[in-house]
Amino acid sequence: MPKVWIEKLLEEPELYLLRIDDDKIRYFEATWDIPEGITYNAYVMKTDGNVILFDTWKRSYADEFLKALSSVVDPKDITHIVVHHTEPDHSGALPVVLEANGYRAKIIGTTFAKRLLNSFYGIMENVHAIKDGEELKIGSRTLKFITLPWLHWPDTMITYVVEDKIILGCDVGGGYSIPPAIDDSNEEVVERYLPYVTKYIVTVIGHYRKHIIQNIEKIKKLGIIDDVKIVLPGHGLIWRRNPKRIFEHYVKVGAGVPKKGKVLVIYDSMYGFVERSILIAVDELKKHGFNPIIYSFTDKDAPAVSDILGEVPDSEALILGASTYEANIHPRIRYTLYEILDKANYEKPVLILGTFGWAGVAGREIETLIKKSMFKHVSTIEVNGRTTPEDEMRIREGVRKLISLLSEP
Ligand SMILES: Cc1cc2nc3c(=O)[nH]c(=O)nc-3n(C[C@H](O)[C@H](O)[C@H](O)COP(=O)(O)O)c2cc1C
Repeated sequence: MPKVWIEKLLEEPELYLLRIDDDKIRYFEATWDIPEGITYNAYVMKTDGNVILFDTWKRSYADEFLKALSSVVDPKDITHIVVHHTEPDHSGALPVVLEANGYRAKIIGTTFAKRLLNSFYGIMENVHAIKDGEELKIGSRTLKFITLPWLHWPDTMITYVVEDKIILGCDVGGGYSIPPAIDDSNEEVVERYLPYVTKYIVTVIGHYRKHIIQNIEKIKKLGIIDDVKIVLPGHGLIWRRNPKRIFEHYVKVGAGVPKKGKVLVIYDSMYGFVERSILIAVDELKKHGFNPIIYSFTDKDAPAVSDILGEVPDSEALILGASTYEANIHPRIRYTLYEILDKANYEKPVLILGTFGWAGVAGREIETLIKKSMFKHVSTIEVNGRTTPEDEMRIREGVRKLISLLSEP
């Protein structure tokens, strides 16, 4: 049974975290391998006789949610439900909560959320669609709602509790995995968690990457990031030791700030021919002090594409190796590349190493796709079967050309 956390975060206003650790999930959005799991976080705030619920959990945990919720408040007493984002990992338990509440609570969300609540659950009554920047005084607290479209859906908004400088972000500020703590007070926990935040950002929000920077800039201009004391996301750790850090991390991933010397090497190799070219490239990289991070698809290994995507933002450059397979790119690299171009399309140099038997296609096809993307094409080196000494020279030269575009490690 997934672990449930019910934690009192503040005395005034009375504020609770309701978190469930989903260690049963394997594929987030039925796509992204997350053996590390994920948490769903909801929050309850009591202020002068009003009770505000911020988001819920996934529908499969609706019973557990109602039980956790009932331990801090009688659901009938909930006066307001804020829906930051209607994706069902946060809104799935809403129908059950509304039933227990007797449909008394006012539901607050964006105009888009209002539309989706109707499509997903047939919820139409008592829904207030906020305007961007609208403030609502509930009890002694002022809730300011700020729309952040496409971070992650068009319906997305955050709440800023003006008096206490709290941001309730839902997907904004979230990450994968099940941290062994509720907040960022332990640096080791944070260090272990941040790569899962990167993986989450790329796989979940990467398609809308430009909106990450734009939207964070928007709330920065409102002065909210400079002032914030606590960030309460819908997944993962709460930020209250260093609340700005999670936004700095989001901006870093959005901008693709590289780690010096990191080169991401991805290849398939059915019988070892591509691998020979790759090993030469890796040797040349290491000779120049670079740090290759290698993911290979072979007859023994098939890494998770979600993990590969999480490695792209802080890489300085990429090397892609692929064999020609039925006059196309090998299927594993074809899919991986498709997802990289969709979710992690950054202005980084790419060297392509293709291998073929009778008519090379993989290298050429990858080159066409790379040239249409934001990545910078460096060279395509095609090898026919075994890697000859001449091929080796071309590969080493290609790597040196790639390196010449990067800063010294
Ligand atoms: C199932 C299969 C399909 C292939 N299709 C092509 C092809 O369409 N054109 C081609 O030139 N070579 C083709 N090849 C040959 C490989 O591209 C070539 O042997 C390459 O060097 C394999 O490298 P690898 O063993 O590292 O995967 C195919 C090989 C296999 C096993």
